[in-house]
Amino acid sequence: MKQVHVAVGVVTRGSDIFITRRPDHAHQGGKWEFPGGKVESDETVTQALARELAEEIGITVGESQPLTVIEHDYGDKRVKLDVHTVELFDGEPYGKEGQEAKWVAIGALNASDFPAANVAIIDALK
Ligand SMILES: Nc1nc2c([nH]c(=O)n2[C@H]2C[C@H](O)[C@@H](COP(=O)(O)OP(=O)(O)OP(=O)(O)O)O2)c(=O)[nH]1
Ligand SMILES: [Mg+2]
Repeated sequence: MKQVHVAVGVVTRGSDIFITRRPDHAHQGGKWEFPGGKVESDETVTQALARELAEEIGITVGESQPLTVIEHDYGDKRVKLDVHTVELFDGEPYGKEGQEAKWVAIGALNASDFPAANVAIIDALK
């Protein structure tokens, strides 16, 4: 099975992180996620991250730092999550695609609300 390369943004403000909920019909639907999406063939991860965060939560990324890379096999899909922390951005994030969205304290992140691959991301944040 082909691996899908995904740019994922951990958008932070102080000790809070901005998370969104995946649409019910999507892969891993109904779970909370860090906004992001597929890296297109003509893009770098940094470009994909900026594009996805503009599309999904309406912010302009200023700076991002690599946090971790996670490869995970869901059985129906293999993903490589290229996770970046975003501390500098313009605009106030919101669920631009109509998805549920909220700020949550890092300490209150609950891995069981997220897709299985996110356990390692949440561990890296705590
Ligand atoms: N964005 C995001 N994707 C995640 C996380 N954890 C996780 O396993 N994934 C998986 C779910 C999906 O299979 C894949 C991301 O694909 P996506 O559906 O966000 O891709 P996309 O935004 O380009 O959406 P689309 O064009 O396919 O509609 O990565 C996460 O925290 N954030
Ligand atoms: Mg997405």
